[in-house]
Amino acid sequence: MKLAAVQMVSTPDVARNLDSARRLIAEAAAQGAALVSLPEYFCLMGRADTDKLSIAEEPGDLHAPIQQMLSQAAQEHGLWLIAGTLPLRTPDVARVRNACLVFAPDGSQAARYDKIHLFRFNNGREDYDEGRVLERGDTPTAVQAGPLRVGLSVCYDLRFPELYRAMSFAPGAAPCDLISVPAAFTYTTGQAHWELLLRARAVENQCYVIAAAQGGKHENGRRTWGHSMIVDPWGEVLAVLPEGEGVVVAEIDAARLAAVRAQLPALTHRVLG
Ligand SMILES: O=C(O)CCC(=O)C(=O)O
Repeated sequence: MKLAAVQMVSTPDVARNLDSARRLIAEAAAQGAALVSLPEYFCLMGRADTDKLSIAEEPGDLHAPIQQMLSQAAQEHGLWLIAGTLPLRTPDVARVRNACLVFAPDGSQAARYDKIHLFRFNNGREDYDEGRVLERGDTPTAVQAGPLRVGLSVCYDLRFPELYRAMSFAPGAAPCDLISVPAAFTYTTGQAHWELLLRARAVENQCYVIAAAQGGKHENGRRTWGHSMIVDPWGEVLAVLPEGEGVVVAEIDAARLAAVRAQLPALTHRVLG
């Protein structure tokens, strides 16, 4: 099964971003991808944090412009679509959920995961605090996408290994075959930690990782790290795109996954959780 991670340099213009996403999904489909991931905030990298509030959609509204585009694209190309993130309304009008929706090849919504860990960073030059406009989610979520069990996470979640353990080892759960990490990592923190963390999550969970990122200079002055990548269960980077818009594609090999887990059965050696 082929996977594709879409890299974008999203703008404050939602319509323009939706056009780019549509085009890049089509490009991934043309390369044979059966599962495609968009990056975090694919639909908007606004000028102010509060821009997210004005474009937030009602959960489950397939006629709202962003969700409609996603559902149609999944259906048109007959693929699984991990839709990066989009802002969804909550009862608190001053905040939104940063939600990752998954669409099935028939265009239906198959899963929703709301980002649990909200990013905060201040090194004296850059200042981020997602808690200003986001309400955090509270439910680790995995979805069955065809033959793959896919664990859902978003950006800063990548720094919290217990989230991935919860997806795979909660009562009744099964180990994920693939972990998805749509992101908009900052240039500064991405340069230092992005690849290291993605490969660590792949190795410790013995699964594939797909990480679709924002990558470039945005109109709000923010610079994102990019380096969208697909990593295999041995921690090897199969495909990477350093910067700019585009698509990275790699094949998931079920035999490779089984071989890594059989040769080094670390997942069955857990003692503490
Ligand atoms: O964890 C990081 O370094 C970056 C996280 C981030 O940019 C985000 O969660 O939006």
